[in-house]
Amino acid sequence: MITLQKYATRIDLECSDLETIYVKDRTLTNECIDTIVGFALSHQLKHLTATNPDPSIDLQFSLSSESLKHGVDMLESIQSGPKTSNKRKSLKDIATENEFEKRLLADVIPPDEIGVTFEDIGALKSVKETLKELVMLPLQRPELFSKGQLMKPCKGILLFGPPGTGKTMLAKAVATEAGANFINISMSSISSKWFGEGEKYVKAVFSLASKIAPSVIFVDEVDGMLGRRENPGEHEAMRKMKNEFMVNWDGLRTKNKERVLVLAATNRPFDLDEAVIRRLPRRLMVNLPDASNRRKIISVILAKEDLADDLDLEAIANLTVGYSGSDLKNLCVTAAHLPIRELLEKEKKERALAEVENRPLPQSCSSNDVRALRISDFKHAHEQVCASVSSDSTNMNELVQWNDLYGEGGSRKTTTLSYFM
Ligand SMILES: Nc1ncnc2c1ncn2[C@@H]1O[C@H](COP(=O)(O)OP(=O)(O)OP(=O)(O)O)[C@@H](O)[C@H]1O
Repeated sequence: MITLQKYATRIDLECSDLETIYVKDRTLTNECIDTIVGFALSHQLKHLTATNPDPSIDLQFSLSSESLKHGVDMLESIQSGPKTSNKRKSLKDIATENEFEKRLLADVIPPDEIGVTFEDIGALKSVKETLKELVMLPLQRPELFSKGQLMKPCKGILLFGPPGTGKTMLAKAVATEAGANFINISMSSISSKWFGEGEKYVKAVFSLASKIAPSVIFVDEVDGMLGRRENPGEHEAMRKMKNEFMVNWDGLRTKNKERVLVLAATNRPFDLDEAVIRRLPRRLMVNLPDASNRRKIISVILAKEDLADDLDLEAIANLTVGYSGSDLKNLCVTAAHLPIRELLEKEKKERALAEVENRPLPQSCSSNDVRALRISDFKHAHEQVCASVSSDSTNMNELVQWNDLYGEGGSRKTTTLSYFM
């Protein structure tokens, strides 16, 4: 409860109120308290402005128990998610006559099978926080956004940045944590599995997503699918597919209750059609990590590995300037091979010696015999795995410029409000 004191300097908050309201045996992290107080404040402000036509007159108020209770309810509804709100249908229960939906259904990943949570993603703190704030509540409590025309949940978020920085992981974590089904679509899957049927496929993606809501439609390499319309030589079928996508996407905005979110990712946001950019009002840059963030990512990647006591993660972080999360993963995998290779070589030598000396062959080693990872393994791996993106490449410069224009805080950003578009 002591952490609540930080608010006491800014607002007159009765800490004891919260203690009596909140279920005591639950852990109250700083994040939970922020959520409670945030919702309580907006609840109270709404009440205050309703009763006081000029809110600038008196903004000195203490948070009422009622507002705090509202904050706690909101936190609990976010934490309990769809279990207490609308129950998610099991994918097996989805009845569909549509041949395309049936084919698609096989590729849908239910939230409990996605296997990625925000905890699995190192660093990217602010992107994770923004995503939580933007996505969780609208997907889980759409009824709160159904009143009036202004409060519509955000229906499109763009994750952009260099390759291998965790965009796909973030999209999966969003779906997992919001208890949403995950539908992954990309131009490559359309070309290989749905060739010539793009338009019908897109239509089925949206109709199925609505049936199995809450759902996240993840459009990987969105520039390939929804790139600039004026592309010379663009195939007629491609143009029709894009139009179908836009029409169905717009349909989501009018049917807010269906809890469908389009999450798009690209390394080339500057190739996107303006109409697509407009439909993605929140655009989050997922950049290459700096040294301290590389350390965080390495620590997540190595969380379940056997490490030497003196292994210095900071030293690895300093060794890997310009590495993406994916490069760091490759480095760690390569490093983890070295103790196994070492063991196999030792085994081979012992067997050869036993044969020469006409002794019975020694038993094969087990995983228990594999030694812990040392800094030398990472130094060796570093010689084999290098950064896949150059931080001063043209693409990187273009990404930074695009972020300045269209990203969060950019001069051509279409909205500043968090949940809404
Ligand atoms: N922040 C991170 N924390 C932990 N692992 C990461 C992180 N970023 C990337 N990785 C590792 O890199 C792999 C590739 O990441 P991911 O596919 O999410 O990147 P991406 O940005 O979508 O790449 P691309 O633009 O090439 O599609 C992940 O499976 C994971 O192993």
